[in-house]
Amino acid sequence: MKVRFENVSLNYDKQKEVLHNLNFEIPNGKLTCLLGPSGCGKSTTLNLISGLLLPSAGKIYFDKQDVTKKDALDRRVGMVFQNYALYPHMTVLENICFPLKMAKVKKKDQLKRAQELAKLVHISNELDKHPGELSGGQQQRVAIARSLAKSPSILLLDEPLSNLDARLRVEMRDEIRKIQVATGVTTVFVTHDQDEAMHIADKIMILDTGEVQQYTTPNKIYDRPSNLFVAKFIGNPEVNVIPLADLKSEFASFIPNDILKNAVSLIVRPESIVSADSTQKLLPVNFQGKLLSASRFGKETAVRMNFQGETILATAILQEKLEQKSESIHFRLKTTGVFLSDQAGKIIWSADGERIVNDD
Ligand SMILES: Nc1ncnc2c1ncn2[C@@H]1O[C@H](COP(=O)(O)OP(=O)(O)OP(=O)(O)O)[C@@H](O)[C@H]1O
Repeated sequence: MKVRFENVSLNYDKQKEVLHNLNFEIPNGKLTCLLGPSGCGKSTTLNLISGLLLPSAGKIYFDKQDVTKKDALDRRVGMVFQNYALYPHMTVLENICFPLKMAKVKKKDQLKRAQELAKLVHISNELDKHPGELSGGQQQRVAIARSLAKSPSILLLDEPLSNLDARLRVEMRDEIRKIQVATGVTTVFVTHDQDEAMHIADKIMILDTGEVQQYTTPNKIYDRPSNLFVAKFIGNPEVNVIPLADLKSEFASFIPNDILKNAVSLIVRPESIVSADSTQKLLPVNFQGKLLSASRFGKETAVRMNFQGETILATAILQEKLEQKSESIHFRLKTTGVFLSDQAGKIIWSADGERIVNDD
């Protein structure tokens, strides 16, 4: 089932609008992540899809059907929340069967469907237990099975992994992806964790202050962020942002003048700064910085240097260059992960030569 928002806005109390004129389409059968900082409007958007909230303006479509005024029950969505929301006095089997029981499905068919789903989410051995006897990850599996019981048109997950420890998060993240692929159910997954979104999503919608900042595949978001907010939000460690004013002449030989005259900041991913004699594909400019510190973390060395009065971070400068104990570091930039932004923060040039896109 495709979901389409057409000029959708929402204000909770008729004063403060928290979502502003959203227009987007969520593709059928794919997993889409809504990603952004706390308070950006992720859960509000999800609740508009579910029908728990109705928009203040605009229309919402499921395929061609206008569902704007339909309530949550009519929309046939499955929901999974951060806190699992299982019924503690019911067994796992009873929890999974509950939506089917409410829909007056025959007992025999309820059991058959619950067993199928328990197998899908790997919880078949726990059917007689109560939620309190299960780990967080197991409880979330039960919640997913229950949400799938009535074959929902869309599955909505609101920060489903937030209560799990780091290891289990990764395991359950991969599990959710497998379940989504196996069922083919259109899924919308809310998270504030960029790593989670990058690993699990077919498409990521980045929201900030109630507006879509970029909406495309994880790789495009990383390789070609559309603005400074997205460039800073995605990627760890964060991009370096360097004022361009004193560097323009160095870039003049290979960047068109009409772009350069509007460019204000040079944005560089830490892994795109390499030693000057690197044999990788590089931009035709040489730079020099003053070494501030270098710390090794396993396979990576974090080099901090002063460049143009800014402290910048580089993670791909070879360790042996640093052992020369020289204060100055000669470096160059790769042709990936380097961008220019204008006064408004819009990215207007990408070193990989590809056009900056806002959508597929
Ligand atoms: N019931 C409500 N009444 C009034 N304002 C609300 C209500 N729920 C959310 N808001 C406001 O709407 C904005 C968006 O909230 P929302 O919960 O959608 O953000 P979020 O991105 O999901 O955040 P988080 O990651 O912290 O859950 C915030 O400014 C929030 O304070």
